[in-house]
Amino acid sequence: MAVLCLCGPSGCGKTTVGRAVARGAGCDFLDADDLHPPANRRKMAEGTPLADADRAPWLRAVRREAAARAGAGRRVVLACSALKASYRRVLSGAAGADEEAEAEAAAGHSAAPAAAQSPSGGGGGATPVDIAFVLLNPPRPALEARVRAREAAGRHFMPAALLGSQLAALETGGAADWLLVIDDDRPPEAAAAAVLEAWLGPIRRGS
Ligand SMILES: Nc1ncnc2c1ncn2[C@@H]1O[C@H](COP(=O)(O)OP(=O)(O)O)[C@@H](O)[C@H]1O
Ligand SMILES: O=C(O)[C@H](O)[C@@H](O)[C@H](O)[C@H](O)COP(=O)(O)O
Repeated sequence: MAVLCLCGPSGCGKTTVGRAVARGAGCDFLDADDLHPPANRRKMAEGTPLADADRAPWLRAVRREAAARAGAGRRVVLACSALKASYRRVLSGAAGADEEAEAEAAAGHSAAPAAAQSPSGGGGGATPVDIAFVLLNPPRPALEARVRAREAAGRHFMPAALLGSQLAALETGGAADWLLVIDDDRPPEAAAAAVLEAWLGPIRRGS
């Protein structure tokens, strides 16, 4: 898979583990948080969870960026919450154009201008992406401690109070949905090693 997406709720370690995996793989790291439009960031900072309609154009932009890099022959580690199965379908390009256009319309955007603004192109239809998903889903007390510490240190725009809504939105699906699920509280280096092995171990061993 060209793109490995680390998914999960706020504080699960997408950025920390993702950076370490990208270092180990010697590849790009893309943080979907960097592609949130200012309105989404404002909304979260004010303590309001994003709705599907807020996330739709953002997910499309994330997919276009990942697809552009993969299309240029680069491997990418992507950190993106992608809490619902439908969001993961958008990222993989499996969501139909109709489903996307509907979500765009609900968000008050049209698919065409959103695509035209993108340096990576892409239209109302989806560019398929060669992508695998990993779920980081540590126990809630660990998540709470991490997001509270991050908030207290003023290091992030996402308030700890939104964790409940993140967990409510999370669709963990079944084993077939994931290359790997890590649902314990192991240290980031151990998580990164397991992810790297699941992603590139077989390729590196030629198996
Ligand atoms: N596996 C882990 N064990 C302990 N702390 C972690 C772990 N992963 C991340 N952290 C810490 O938790 C906080 C949130 O991690 P971060 O990577 O920003 O999560 P996310 O990107 O999923 O919101 C950071 O302060 C980070 O240092
Ligand atoms: O879909 C969403 O609600 C957001 O993408 C959210 O899941 C994400 O967590 C925030 O952007 C905060 O960033 P962190 O995930 O880094 O806490």
